[in-house]
Amino acid sequence: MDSVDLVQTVLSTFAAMTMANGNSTRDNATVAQQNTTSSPLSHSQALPAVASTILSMLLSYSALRDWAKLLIIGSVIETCRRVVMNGWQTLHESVWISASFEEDDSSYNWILHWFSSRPQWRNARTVDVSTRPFGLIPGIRNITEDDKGEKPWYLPSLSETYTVWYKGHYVRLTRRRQDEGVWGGHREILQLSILALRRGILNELLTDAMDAYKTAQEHLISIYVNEASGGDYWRCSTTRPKRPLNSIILDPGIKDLLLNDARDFLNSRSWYQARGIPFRRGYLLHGAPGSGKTSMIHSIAGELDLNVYVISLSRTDDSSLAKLLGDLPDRCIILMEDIDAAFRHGISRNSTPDDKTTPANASKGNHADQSHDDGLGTGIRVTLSGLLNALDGVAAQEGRLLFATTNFYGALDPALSRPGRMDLHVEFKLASKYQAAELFKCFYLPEQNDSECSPYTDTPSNSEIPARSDITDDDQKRDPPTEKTILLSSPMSSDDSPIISGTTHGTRAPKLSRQEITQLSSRFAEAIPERMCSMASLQCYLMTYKTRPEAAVLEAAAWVEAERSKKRRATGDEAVLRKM
Ligand SMILES: Nc1ncnc2c1ncn2[C@@H]1O[C@H](COP(=O)(O)OP(=O)(O)OP(=O)(O)O)[C@@H](O)[C@H]1O
Repeated sequence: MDSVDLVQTVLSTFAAMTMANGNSTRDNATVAQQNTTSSPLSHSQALPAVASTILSMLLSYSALRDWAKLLIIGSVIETCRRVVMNGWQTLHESVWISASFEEDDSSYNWILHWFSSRPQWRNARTVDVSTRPFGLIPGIRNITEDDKGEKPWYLPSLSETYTVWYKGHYVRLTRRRQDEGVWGGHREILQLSILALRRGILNELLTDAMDAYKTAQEHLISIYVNEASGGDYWRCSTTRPKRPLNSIILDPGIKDLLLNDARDFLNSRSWYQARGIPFRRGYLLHGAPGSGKTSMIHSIAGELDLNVYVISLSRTDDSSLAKLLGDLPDRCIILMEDIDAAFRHGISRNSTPDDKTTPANASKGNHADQSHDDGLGTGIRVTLSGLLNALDGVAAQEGRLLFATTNFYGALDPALSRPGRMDLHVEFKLASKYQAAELFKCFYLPEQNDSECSPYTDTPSNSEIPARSDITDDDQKRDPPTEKTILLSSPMSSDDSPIISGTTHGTRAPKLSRQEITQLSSRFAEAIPERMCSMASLQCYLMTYKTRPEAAVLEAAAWVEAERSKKRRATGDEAVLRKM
């Protein structure tokens, strides 16, 4: 059939259909009669006839016949493909158990840490190398046991799928990077697949991984920081050894007050719930720089087995802050350092007494500064109200301990420091004589379980503590700088840029008994005026005498004098600045 025939056939068929339709509008009886005689097609017969005509016409057109065949074959193939895919998917799901772990979640660390202990990983031939700190994950394998400088770490490569065995099951692990859409960031994901019929194997693996991680972390705390790139989330920036509480030296009672309060709070969830009080507690540690506020917080974290989440307000804004605080784990410490600086334009640690940054002046300017609570000029996008809402809004996590530190107590907005937000305010003062003596002992007494490396013995020495004039000679005899001498700055020299020879850790110190050290510590405390210098500066001073306790005592008075004149000079400079 050529195309002309085809057109004619279509036209005649169309005419027949039109006739059939037109007839239906006439009077039924007449039409029925007429139709019986004049048209071979009744209305009901016309349509199938037309359809079959069209169909036979189409099928007689060879190209269309081929298309129809292709269509049918394609549909069959696609249907088969889908059936096979669904079958494969079902089979896959019934034999593979899959789980993924996001970088900002603790479980990511558990799995990476667990994976690092697999023997198959040790022989992996494709790895990524990084010097970035991975918290506890450095267990992932370092190439050197040496503790010096930057360490390169091996990590599972982003382009590789690793296979390991776990309890007789084949396990695949892939570390991949997921783009965070229009914001341009990315986030790492660990994809774990276990070949197993029993679903419980995933629970077992997770429990093992978590336990192994926690055991490894027993003597460590993890420090998390908020990340702004690729969405706001917490990233484990480092892990560090727990700081023993006895290495923090405060006046009697302060450590116990803080630790007992925090411990009591953590054990009182039901008490809070029964009374409808939000299960949150805030601590404000204020006082002199270098008096041990941050160290105390880390130490409490270690004692209570809590991780520390450090909020950097410059890296977030109101809505992200609320999300970050909502994302916190159930039990943790949130740390906001120098909280006064966050909401005050131009505040700095080096401010002069004339600006609003000193305690006295800051309190005066407190309300005026509210206009700066948008952080203008400080790079901080969090507003004071945003912070307050995030701290105790509905989305805020329960069970957390908030620690805020400030050097300028008076500069804080009362709304921020009011009970309910900061329940316990503790002042950290400059060093007392008691603290000076204890710090001295802490420096020179032998460590409890470290008799081998300890430079001292507890066995009573026959030698009396040398008289003041004898100490220098004796000291020099006992304490020759046996290893390389390093240069440390010290206020002891007479010129303006003092330099003193210190000694390295490797140097052996003189053997003094506990009693001798105690006596030296009393003499040291006598030389240090009450509340004149910070514990940090005392620590810095003693560091230059780490193996020379007698010299530290002897030269303390001169050091104090040098510190005084430094302060006087600083005050003089400030006075000059004020006049300008
Ligand atoms: N009370 C203390 N006991 C033991 N060490 C202390 C004490 N105070 C300060 N130090 C030592 O001084 C250094 C600084 O301490 P830390 O950072 O805790 O002080 P801070 O009060 O938080 O200071 P800032 O207010 O400037 O942040 C640390 O190395 C710490 O070991």
